[in-house]
Amino acid sequence: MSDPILTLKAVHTDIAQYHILQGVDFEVPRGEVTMLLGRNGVGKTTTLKTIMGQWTAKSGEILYDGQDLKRLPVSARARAGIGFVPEDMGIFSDLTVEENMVLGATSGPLDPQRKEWLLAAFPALGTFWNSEAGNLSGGQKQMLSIARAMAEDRELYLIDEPTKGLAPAIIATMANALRELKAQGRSILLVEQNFLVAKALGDSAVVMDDGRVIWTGAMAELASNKDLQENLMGLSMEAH
Ligand SMILES: Nc1ncnc2c1ncn2[C@@H]1O[C@H](COP(=O)(O)OP(=O)(O)OP(=O)(O)O)[C@@H](O)[C@H]1O
Repeated sequence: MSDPILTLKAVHTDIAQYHILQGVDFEVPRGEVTMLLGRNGVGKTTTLKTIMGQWTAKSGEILYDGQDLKRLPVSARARAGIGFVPEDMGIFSDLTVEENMVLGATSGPLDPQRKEWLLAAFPALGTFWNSEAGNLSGGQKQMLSIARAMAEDRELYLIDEPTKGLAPAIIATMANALRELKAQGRSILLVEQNFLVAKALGDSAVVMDDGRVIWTGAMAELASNKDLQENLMGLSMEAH
């Protein structure tokens, strides 16, 4: 694979006394959508948080665009061009939708063209632009969380289960926005349990089990092979 945007080599992370990531290796090809898959509790969220520096890797390498991310403090990792959408969304309930969005644009005011694109992708955010984010529905908060990570153009987006608990129409809106990001040449590492979304968006897949990567390959190969899905994840993906 030539010139990946992100490379993890033998990454180990402890949480308290637990050895959670036990040598994680994979690459995220530039301009593609890479699905990070696996059963509950295998270390997907911990992997994203380790890349962002919210957990500290105790050994291994995390190379972003050729530079060693482990040398950068957490705030600098975002400024280096990585957008992160955490599973818990990280919305500020007392701030308005606009104020939350402005916080996502770390290098200055929200670019008007960017705002126009985001409001076209997520129209509900325009409707509630001046409302407190705490009043949004669960699905709207998820849209805000994603839109905030996109408030600025980033090279790489790490997104943790964006469609969890969402109604089908909102899932389609979310999937379209991610497809547009990819069309703009951006790279995405996506944790996603929804089979249809994973199949529709993923170029490649990385499957984890017990703190390690147990399979990497084309998403289409995994999506078409139920035996492989059962071997890797214990269930075929339709059953998730
Ligand atoms: N703050 C924490 N303290 C202790 N253990 C934790 C903490 N966060 C995660 N873990 C443990 O680390 C392991 C990996 O968790 P992680 O959230 O990375 O899994 P996951 O693959 O993202 O799971 P899911 O699909 O359920 O979100 C789990 O066993 C979890 O219990």
